Amino acid sequence: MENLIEIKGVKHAYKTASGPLEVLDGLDVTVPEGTFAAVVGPSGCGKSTLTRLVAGLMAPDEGEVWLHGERVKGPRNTVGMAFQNPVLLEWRTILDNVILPLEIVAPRMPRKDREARAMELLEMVGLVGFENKRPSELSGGMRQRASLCRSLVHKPDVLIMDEPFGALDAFTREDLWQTMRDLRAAEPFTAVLITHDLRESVFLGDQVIVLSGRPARTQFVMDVDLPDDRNLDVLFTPKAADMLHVLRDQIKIAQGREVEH
Ligand SMILES: Nc1ncnc2c1ncn2[C@@H]1O[C@H](COP(=O)(O)OP(=O)(O)OP(=O)(O)O)[C@@H](O)[C@H]1O
Repeated sequence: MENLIEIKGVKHAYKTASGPLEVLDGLDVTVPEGTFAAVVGPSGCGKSTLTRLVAGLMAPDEGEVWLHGERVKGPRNTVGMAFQNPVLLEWRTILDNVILPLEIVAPRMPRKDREARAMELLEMVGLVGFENKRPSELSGGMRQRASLCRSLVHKPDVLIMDEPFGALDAFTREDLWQTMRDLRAAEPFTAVLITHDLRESVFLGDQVIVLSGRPARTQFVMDVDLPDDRNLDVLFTPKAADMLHVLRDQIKIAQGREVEH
């Protein structure tokens, strides 16, 4: 399997009024094509910075970021992004919000084909019947579903998500995990998910990458050896409990806290 994302020896510091703030110091991440990488780590360690590097929104001071065998040198439209706050445009309907990336990436695509593509995704996430509503008429969970459709409508090589489910209540979040699983099954894509939720990382990830405290390096990588078509019950199995335990200990280590057993 080809590596779709390769981050090698990345170091980065932000310039601040009080001097450089070292954020990344030895980041190594490999994401094979078609797989899902969940990234966890202490608050403020540099997880969002990692997403900006992959999206080409900034360049690292040192090290390399590769996407599909090409060195990342700037933003590219083969990357889809989703954030905690969906930022849908209120003056557009849900359908027109989802279509938006196609207007930029495929300006010559006929309107009916754009609509058909958007409706295909809206159907997968259970939003048929809401396509003519405005974003404010939808619940937070529905808006995030629409946002995921918008991120995937132009079939990006990679979907980068920065805590997309963070603002949702626990039940809605679990529904969205299953939606994400079903979207991947229907239309495989490569994904990087930043999350604070270890259960989410195990449910969705093929690998979970634990970053150390700032400046962050890759501290630990776990291969999630659970079935691809996993359902929520899998989180209650001894195997998943063991994985969550290991990850919890790794987070404590990253935070510089003691691991008690
Ligand atoms: N443009 C910037 N200029 C200066 N400092 C920045 C900039 N962006 C982020 N930082 C700082 O860099 C550090 C890492 O930020 P980043 O957002 O990557 O962390 P994070 O792990 O995503 O945080 P959280 O878990 O709280 O969402 C933080 O201390 C943040 O304040």
